[in-house]
Amino acid sequence: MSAPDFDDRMLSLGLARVAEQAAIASARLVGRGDEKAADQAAVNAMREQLNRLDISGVVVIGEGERDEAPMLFIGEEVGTGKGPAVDIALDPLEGTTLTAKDMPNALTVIAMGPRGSMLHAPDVYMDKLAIGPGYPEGIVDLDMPPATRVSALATAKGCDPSDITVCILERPRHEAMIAEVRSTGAAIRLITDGDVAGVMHCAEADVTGIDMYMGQGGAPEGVLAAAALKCMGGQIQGRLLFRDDDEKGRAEKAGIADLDRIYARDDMVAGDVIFAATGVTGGSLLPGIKRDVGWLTTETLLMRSKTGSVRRMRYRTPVPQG
Ligand SMILES: O=P(O)(O)OC[C@H]1O[C@](O)(COP(=O)(O)O)[C@@H](O)[C@@H]1O
Ligand SMILES: [Mn+2]
Repeated sequence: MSAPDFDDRMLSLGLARVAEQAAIASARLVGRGDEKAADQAAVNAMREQLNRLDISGVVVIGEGERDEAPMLFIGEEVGTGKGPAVDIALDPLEGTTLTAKDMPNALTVIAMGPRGSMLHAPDVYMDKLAIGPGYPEGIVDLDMPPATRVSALATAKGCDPSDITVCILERPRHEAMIAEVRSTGAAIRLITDGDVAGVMHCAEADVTGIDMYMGQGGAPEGVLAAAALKCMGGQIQGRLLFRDDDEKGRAEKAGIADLDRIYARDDMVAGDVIFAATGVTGGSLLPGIKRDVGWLTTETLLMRSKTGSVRRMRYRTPVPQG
């Protein structure tokens, strides 16, 4: 008997539970100053839940290479093995530092698609540029200087550059970019971590106030953000960045031939995917985990690119014992 097809509708609720349980597991570690413990709790929970799903899953975006990551490493097989062949991209806790410090926008994130649907990005940096839905394809481009990106978006939006807000990770490597964007009159929302949320913010500009995301962050987070925008609408471009030969070697091992290529959203996520993210700390897209005596409440964003459907699921459960 051949393996069943990727039934995104049926699998999506299972995926939401995976994101939900990872958040529940990290709940007691929010604001406790221990990033590693928070991350480990989310990893363990995500793996346990994934292994309950009737899928033949392979982790293509995960916690790192097998020798460095004990669990959910790239290439690890997950699921019962009884279902469709799927690729999984995950970041069990996107914003470990945000969680440890109880700062906004920490999420548990996971995406799933048929085998071969997602770019096998190595764990290197990626230069990213994203905007929300409703603009013609390619109106902004990674090859444009930052100021030109702002003016191009302002023209397309029919506003002044000073009406644009750009989200950027606050890092010394972005100082020149920040200065150039400021020179256009645009506002910048600086974030300390969490660029998956940063990119997703562009897709709900009316709620978040962010029109564009740019800058260098993790390549795995770039693919996850592309999966989110494939569901929400919006454009993202990414180019892998290599600091040394070891990183280039990792890309070659992952099957990447052209190291300078600019990937558009659908180059990173070629097939239809489902995407789930649960809020760990409160943010502009999702509320964080709420603790009540004996109870926890989470909210999960669950999306399918095939239909463009977006669900927000509230889950209330007794605090797990032990
Ligand atoms: O901190 P760096 O090295 O600039 O890396 C940026 C990356 O780290 C993060 O801020 C946090 O990621 P993790 O919490 O998963 O480690 C990402 O959102 C971002 O892509
Ligand atoms: Mn991350």
